[in-house]
Amino acid sequence: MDANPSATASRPANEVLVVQGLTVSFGERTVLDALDLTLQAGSTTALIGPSGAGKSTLLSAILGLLRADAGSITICGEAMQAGNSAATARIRREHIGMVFQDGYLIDELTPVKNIIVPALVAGVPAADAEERARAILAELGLTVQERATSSFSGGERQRIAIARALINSPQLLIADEPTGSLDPANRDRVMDTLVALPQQLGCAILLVTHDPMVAQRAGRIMALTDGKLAATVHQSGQAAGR
Ligand SMILES: Nc1ncnc2c1ncn2[C@@H]1O[C@H](COP(=O)(O)OP(=O)(O)OP(=O)(O)O)[C@@H](O)[C@H]1O
Repeated sequence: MDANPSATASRPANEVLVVQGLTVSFGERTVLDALDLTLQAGSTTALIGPSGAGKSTLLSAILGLLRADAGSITICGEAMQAGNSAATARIRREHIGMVFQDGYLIDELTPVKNIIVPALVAGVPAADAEERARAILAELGLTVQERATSSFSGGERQRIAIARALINSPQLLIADEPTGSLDPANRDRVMDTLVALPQQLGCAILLVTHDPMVAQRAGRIMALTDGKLAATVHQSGQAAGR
């Protein structure tokens, strides 16, 4: 017998997201056209493209919120099926963290109470979740007092939103215009925090942005046009790679 059991392993351990042949059409219009994308652990990828190119459509498909016409999405070795099934919800909960433009924090709660919400949903005891929330805030360099989240600055709030996205230790962090509502100083601070995470935590980041300054901070930039992704070239002249 020369069969090597390890050769049957289903995926390279460092592949967090594998999108293959993803096709999504709305009526006559094919928005995603046999699109491929692979994200490795420890990487940051910026997704750019003109308005209407299909960036949100791609994120929705990755999150299992939209049924594709063809293709497959695999997250940490698990097939993501669109729909409201318990399996889809579990994959999302266990593997994915989301950061949105406006944070979607609950103003009246303290940062720690905001951050622990996804952990409580996942069944983590409140005391354990709070301890972890404080540890993440410390890792992100944010000292927070026990006051309402509404009293924090935009940049601080966005870092609180990042902490909330990290509470369940996701392997895939999706950030949809995370700096869209921030001034340049806060934008840079939030990006400092985000781009450090793949090295600190081993996760992969997929970052959707219209801001070239933000995209430049990623290890690679993928442009979505005509339903396909293509690597663009960093200002330094280095190819961003696939
Ligand atoms: N449910 C839907 N039904 C019909 N058309 C849709 C639907 N969802 C999206 N579209 C269309 O698909 C195209 C891609 O939309 P999408 O929101 O993915 O673009 P985007 O790149 O995220 O744009 P933006 O940068 O403006 O957010 C657009 O033309 C949009 O109108």
